[in-house]
Amino acid sequence: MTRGGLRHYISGMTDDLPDDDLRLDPDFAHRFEAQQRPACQLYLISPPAIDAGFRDSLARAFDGGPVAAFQLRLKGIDEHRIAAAAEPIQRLCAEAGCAFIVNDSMGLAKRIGADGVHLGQEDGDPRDARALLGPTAQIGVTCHDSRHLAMEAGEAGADYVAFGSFYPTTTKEVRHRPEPSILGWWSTLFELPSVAIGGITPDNCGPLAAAGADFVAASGSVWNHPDGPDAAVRAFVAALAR
Ligand SMILES: Cc1ncc(COP(=O)(O)OP(=O)(O)O)c(N)n1
Ligand SMILES: Cc1nc(C(=O)O)sc1CCOP(=O)(O)O
Ligand SMILES: [Mg+2]
Repeated sequence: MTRGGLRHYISGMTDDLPDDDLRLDPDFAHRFEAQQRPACQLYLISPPAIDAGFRDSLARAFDGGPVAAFQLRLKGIDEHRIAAAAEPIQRLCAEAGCAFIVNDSMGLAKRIGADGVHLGQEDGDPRDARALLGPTAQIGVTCHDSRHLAMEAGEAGADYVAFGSFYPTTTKEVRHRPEPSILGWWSTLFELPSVAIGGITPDNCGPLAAAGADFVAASGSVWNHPDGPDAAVRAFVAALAR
């Protein structure tokens, strides 16, 4: 994918796909995907709370290398305050060619003109998000460790499915621990991109990319990196290129 976001990634991938029968043949799909699927890329998740200096931290992260998408994930904060905080961050993402995704709220995504929204299982129906945000919006859905939820999300028109938490994380209380093989299963059968999330670092992202993740999402390992977010992004980009 270029740095244009998840939507570009999807259309770039699907242009030359064969017909549905061939797509469902796992052997063929596996060989096809091996040739066609772009390398795994980085999806940044904000810290759960930010201050006025966060825009500079994000700019520093972008200095480290290409970032496909950025999710504004602020928890327990009033939407008016999130909207106000979002503006400079959103502009920076646009300048960097990075998709700007709002967590949890399709209404907020609409209000501020975000590139898309990430919906958990309790955050609303992807069909409603599509109706509200339109055909170009990038809609992601949390699927935990569930093949069933992922197929439902695909049916509902999601642009990506997210599996996690692959590793222990202190960013969020998590109850699900998928095996990396779910990423391979998904990528073999479906063209829709997958995002792997949860405790992912430059040191442990390799097996998830190798298993078939199209994106790895990371928060703590980037914002808490001892050498700064640019060093973290640089290390992710190097690890994902291997
Ligand atoms: C890319 C991505 N994947 C999963 C999540 C988790 O969403 P959700 O289950 O709604 O939990 P919260 O993030 O809202 O606490 C995500 N945000 N992004
Ligand atoms: C927001 C989120 N969702 C998860 C899931 O499993 O759905 S894990 C997670 C936390 C991601 O942050 P970190 O990279 O610091 O672990
Ligand atoms: Mg949510």
